[in-house]
Formats: sequence, C-alpha cells, structure tokens
Amino acid sequence: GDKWTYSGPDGEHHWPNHYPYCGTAFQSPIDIKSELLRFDPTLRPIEIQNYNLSVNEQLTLGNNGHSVQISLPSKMHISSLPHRYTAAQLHFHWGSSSRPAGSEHMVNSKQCAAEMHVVHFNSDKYPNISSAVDKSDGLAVLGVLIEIGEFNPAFEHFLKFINGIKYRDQKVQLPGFNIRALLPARLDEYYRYDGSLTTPPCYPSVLWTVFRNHVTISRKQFMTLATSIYSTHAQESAPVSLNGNYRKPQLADSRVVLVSFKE
Ligand SMILES: NS(=O)(=O)c1c(F)c(F)c(S(=O)(=O)CCO)c(N[C@H]2CCCc3ccccc32)c1F
Ligand SMILES: [Zn+2]
Repeated sequence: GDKWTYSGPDGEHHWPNHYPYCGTAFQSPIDIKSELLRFDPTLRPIEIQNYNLSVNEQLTLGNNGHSVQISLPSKMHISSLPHRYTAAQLHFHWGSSSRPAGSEHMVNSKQCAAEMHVVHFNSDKYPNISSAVDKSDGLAVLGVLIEIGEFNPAFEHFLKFINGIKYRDQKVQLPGFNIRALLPARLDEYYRYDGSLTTPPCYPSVLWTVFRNHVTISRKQFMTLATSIYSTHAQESAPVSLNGNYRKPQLADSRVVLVSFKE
C-alpha cells in the first residue's frame, strides 16, 4: 500500500526504506542549473494530438491522497517523440497558503508556486501504463511551471469542481475541455533530461520535458488549490490538509540537461 507522505516519519528521506529506487541515481525532480545546460538543435517542438477535448468527453477528477489528478483519454498523445506516448493522467504539485512555493523542478534554484505534470506512456511498446511505469523508455512527462499572477480561465474547468474531491479517494466527473490551454504558449522551448517518477516507487523511467515558459494562475486560484484538499479519507476524525506535495530537488549526478532554445 502507498504509505508515504511528504513530511514526517514516512516523508521523502524514508522513501528508500520501502521503495529502493527512491535511493538510486538519476532521480527527479532536479534544480535545472545553467551549468548543466547544453543546447541541442535536434530537439523538435513538442507536438500533441487530440488535447482539445469536447464537453461531451467525460473526465474523472480525483483526489488520490497525494495530488489532484485528472484522468485523460487514450486518444491524447505526443507525436513528436521516437515512440508514440499516450496520455494517462495529469496532476499537480503545490506549496501552501503560508509558503506559496511548491514546484518540483527549479530553474537556477528558483522554485515556482506549483507545477503540473501530464503523464504519458510509450504505447508503441507497452499495452498500458502499469507495464510501462518501470521501463527505461516507459514514460514521458510534460512539466509546466505555474506562477501566481494573471487569472487563468483554463484552470477553472476543474477548480470549480474541487470541493467535490476534498477527501482522499473521492472522484467527480468532469466535462472535457481544451487541455492544451493548460500548457504554455510555446511548446518549442523546453528543458529535456532523463529522470524518474517524483513519487514512490521512483522508477527511473521518465523522459522529462519541462517547458521554459511558465503559466500563471491568480492568487485566489492558487489558494483554492492549496487549501481545498485533504490527504485523509472523509470518515477520518482528524483531517490532514494536502499541501507542500513536492519532492525536493535530487542530485543531478553527471546528467546534462538538454535545451531546445538558445538564450
Ligand atoms: N510526478 S510524477 O512522477 O509524474 C507522478 C506523481 F507525482 C504522482 F503523484 C503520481 S500518482 O498521482 O499516480 C500517485 C502516486 O503514483 C504519478 N502517477 C503515475 C506513475 C505511477 C503509476 C501511474 C499509473 C497511472 C497513471 C499515472 C501513474 C506520477 F507519475
Ligand atoms: Zn508529478
């Protein structure tokens, strides 16, 4: 069972006790520092297919105790990588009302307010994400850094339902919307490196793409995300707020971070 948390006795420093990969090299997230960067002219713009979902498409918004996640239909995929990577779900990492810095990746040690991950699996080689999750070419995750600023109408498509998933394992149905609108304008500027899941079991199976440009949400939208969710079940007597659900940056080891852009 997934008895791991982001703080306390089951916090990230203890993850390797039950999940050995969490203590190995090439983990994620990382602090993307200038000295690690290498421009790679072969890095093509990210091309995504079928991200513009119609309202007739039903999605599931869920609280899995670690994050807020949206299930995604398998017609959504990335078409610009060597294999087709089919979308599985997207989820978020965020800070707290008192410390509104909760992104996982950092850029030159700057931590943003939150981060969105769109998780895809290699559907050319594996029938489903469960069989792909521990394979070195199994997953591709798109990372979007989120800053507090302008109101973001695209986030309202799911934030307006968040009070239906206040407690762990609660789910609500969500009308489809344009998932592309959650991404930054430019999909041609990004950081690229080989890493891992940022939660247990921490498999080193992720091709990371972190977009250079962030998106913004308003302070009110951030507070909705950071204060509406509990990591505990509804029937538990002592509710525990779910916030600060980000892993600290891991050692870069000898890794180079490729960039698709010049300054
Ligand atoms: N940051 S991260 O590494 O991208 C990342 C998370 F942070 C995260 F919380 C999740 S989770 O919400 O599933 C809760 C813990 O697994 C995932 N799930 C992935 C990988 C695990 C298996 C699986 C199966 C179906 C759909 C998605 C996933 C995750 F990939
Ligand atoms: Zn994540």
